[in-house]
Order: sequence, then C-alpha cells, then structure tokens
Amino acid sequence: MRLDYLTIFPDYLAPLGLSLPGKAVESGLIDVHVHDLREWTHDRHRTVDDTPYGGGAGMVLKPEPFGEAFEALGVDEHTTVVFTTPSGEPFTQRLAEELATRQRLVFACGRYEGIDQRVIDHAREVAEVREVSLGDYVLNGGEVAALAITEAVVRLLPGFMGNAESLVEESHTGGLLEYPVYTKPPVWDGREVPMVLRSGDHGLVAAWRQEQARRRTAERRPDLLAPSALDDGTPIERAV
Ligand SMILES: CC(C)N1CCN(Cc2ccc(Cn3ccc4ccc(-c5n[nH]c(N)c5C#N)cc43)cc2)CC1
Repeated sequence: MRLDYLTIFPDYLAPLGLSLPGKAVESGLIDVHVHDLREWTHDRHRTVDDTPYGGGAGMVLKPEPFGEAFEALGVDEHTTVVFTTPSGEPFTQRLAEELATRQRLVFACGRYEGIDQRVIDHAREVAEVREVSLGDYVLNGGEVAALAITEAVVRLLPGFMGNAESLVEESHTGGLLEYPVYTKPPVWDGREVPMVLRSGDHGLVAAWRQEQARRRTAERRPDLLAPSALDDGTPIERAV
C-alpha cells in the first residue's frame, strides 16, 4: 500500500517513521510519502490560504496547490483520497477495514477553517473520496487524524502485525470492549492477578474474560449492548 500525505506541517507527520508504521515501511509493506503543500505554490510567500468568501473568521486553504499536488501525485481511479475533517463520516473499525483493502491512500490534511470545497468536488471526479472525522471534538488540523487513521489501517494489512493472533482475537470480541489484561509479577502493589488467569483452565479463562468484557461494556459503553448495535440484520419474525 502506498500512502501519501499532503500537509502544510510535514513535521507533524514525522511519527510515521516510528513504531508500527515505521516497521511496515522497513518491511516494504507500505510506501510512505509526506509532501509539503507549499511545494505546489509559486509566489514569493508560498501562499496556501486566503480569506473565506462570504466573510467569517479565519482562513481557508486555497484550491490551486491541492489541484496541482493531485496532478503531480497521479491521483486517479486507483486512489482513495481521505480528507480528514470535523464534518466527515465517523472513523470506525469498519471503515479502517475498508480502507485497508485499498492499494493507495492520499491523505489531504487541512488547517485553519478547512480546504476550499472545490478541492473535494474535483477529487470526487478523479478518485474515490472519503471525508472522515476522528470524533466529535475539535482539532486544529487534519494531521493527527491522518496519523490515527494510518495506524488503524496499517495494522490490519496482512503480514504486518507481528502477532496476527491478536488481530484474530480482536475480531472475535463480539462488539464488546476489551477485557482487563495482566502480566508478571503475580503480585504488585499488594494487588494479585485474578487466580482464574493463573489456573491453566482455558475454558474458565475464556468465560472470565467474556464476563469482564460484558461488564466493562455495560459500565462504559451501554450503547454497544443496545439491541440495534447487536443486530446482525436478521429480520425479526413479528407476530401477526
Ligand atoms: C466559525 C465557526 C462557525 N466555525 C464552525 C465550524 N468549525 C469547524 C472547524 C473546526 C476546526 C477546524 C480546524 N481544522 C482544519 C482542518 C481540519 C481537519 C480536521 C479537523 C478535526 N477536528 N476534529 C476532528 N475529529 C477532526 C478530524 N478528522 C479539524 C480541522 C476547522 C473547522 C470552525 C468554526
């Protein structure tokens, strides 16, 4: 998978060379290219933004640099352009799984009040476009979201996670939150690891973990337990 990032703050994406994505780069599983949007400006001040038509606070990122960048990067029908934006569709594990099937992602990271709408409209004519939000809180730009989405996607690529078993286990959580995990020492801070986890009885361990996951989900995310959330789409036979 090739990943390109368009940003006016390329240093913000330096973490892409570290931890999980770094290993994927070294192994050749992903090919990462961070681009400074100012590369596609031509004035002395390397201008990327201007005041919003219709008035209002702040600045808007100009369309021309993005248009020239898409052209230079060969954005085409084989590319998925991800615009991170507060007004995007919520980023979910399901969307991560979908993006992990793509051969090429180009992240367009906005700043200020956002990117001129015509950039998105143009991109939709030449590539697949997803406008994605990390969540219902306000960031100052799209780079953090691009990093988070990248990590969630790259870890799903076949052959990436050192312990593929953990990916398989994750997919079997049945939509519940993760159970508590423990490691050595058996006692720390006067706190003992639950004996069931040291019993060697895999059946008991599995049951305990399922119960812990359900209890944690009920406490923190009751919405995940709501009937619609657990609905697999099977039509309910209604009494006539
Ligand atoms: C004046 C008044 C009526 N406006 C009303 C609407 N507000 C919306 C607004 C707010 C902040 C920003 C800053 N910003 C620039 C590019 C950019 C990309 C992603 C995100 C972002 N924030 N939160 C997420 N989950 C994101 C993601 N993914 C934020 C970004 C851009 C836009 C702006 C203020």
